Amino acid sequence: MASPKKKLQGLVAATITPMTEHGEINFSVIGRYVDYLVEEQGVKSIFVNGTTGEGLSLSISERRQVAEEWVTQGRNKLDQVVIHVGALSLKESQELARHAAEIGADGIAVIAPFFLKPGNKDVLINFLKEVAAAAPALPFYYYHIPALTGVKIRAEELLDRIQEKIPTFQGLKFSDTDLLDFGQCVDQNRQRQFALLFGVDEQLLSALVMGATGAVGSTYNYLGKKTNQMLEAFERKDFSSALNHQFCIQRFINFVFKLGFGVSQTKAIMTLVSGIPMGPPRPPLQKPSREFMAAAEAKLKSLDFLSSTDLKDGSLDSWS
Ligand SMILES: CC(=O)N[C@@H]([C@@H](O)[C@H](O)[C@H](O)CO)[C@@H](O)CC(=O)C(=O)O
Repeated sequence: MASPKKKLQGLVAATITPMTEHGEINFSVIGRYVDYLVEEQGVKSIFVNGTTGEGLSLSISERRQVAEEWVTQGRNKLDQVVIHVGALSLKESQELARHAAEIGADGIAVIAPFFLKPGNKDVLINFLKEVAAAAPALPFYYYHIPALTGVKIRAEELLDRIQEKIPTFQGLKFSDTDLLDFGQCVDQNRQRQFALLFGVDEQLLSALVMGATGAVGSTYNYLGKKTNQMLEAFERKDFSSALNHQFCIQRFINFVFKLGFGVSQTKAIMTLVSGIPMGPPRPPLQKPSREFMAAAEAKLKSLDFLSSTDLKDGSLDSWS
């Protein structure tokens, strides 16, 4: 049984996997990245090797090394390091789960297998249960992201008496816009024993109203400070300020959505804002264009998410 330790809450950055220009993992910047998250963005928990971390584009050996580096660099600095260990192969997923336990991660998360898919909730739960059993001392989170996995089983169905089947089950990362489904997860969780983490950054305020206990997302890498201001306003019931913060975040996300936004763009924006080189994405993803970068940079500046003095080696001048 997982120790009933600290609950995963607040903002959790879905970390990027930094790469060199040759597409190898750039472990050398992870220590600096941890400091940046904690000191500049006020974000103290991370979700490693997920969508933003290109976890499913990495080899198993790379995933193990990345997980290890984050745990090592985050020691005594981060509150929680959760490792995504989902894979198409149950055996690989179990191997990664065991490894996460060995290196001292704080939790594991798993997405639904997305090629040969589970046909119903019981089949999905059985798969998750087998992975969770490989790390019986680690809190387990289900990573619900139906738009990417194509597995449309509703999260609220899955939650129903799940701890009877997966004793280490500790919560959900809900990356979907279906607030009816999310609301029903909260409604079923009246004892508040689970962490219900929302994963659509541009809609977080609505999910907070609905009862989200925290959030996992890509934009907390570089908009963590702003989003924390929204959380603080929400906590003190200053809904008007909270809404202003959310609208400001939406203005940026809506702007980049129109230009085409995904993991590649996240890597580039983070490079720009933090000054830490995140490198290119792994194929088939492609580096965003110079035009995208110029437009994103101007927007970040106009919304006060970036000042000219912030631009270090992330500057557009070094963009090729
Ligand atoms: C589809 C996707 O990548 N969603 C992001 C969001 O943070 C997303 O980038 C943001 O809401 C902007 O749309 C996260 O839910 C993904 C995530 O947390 C992860 O990388 O594991």
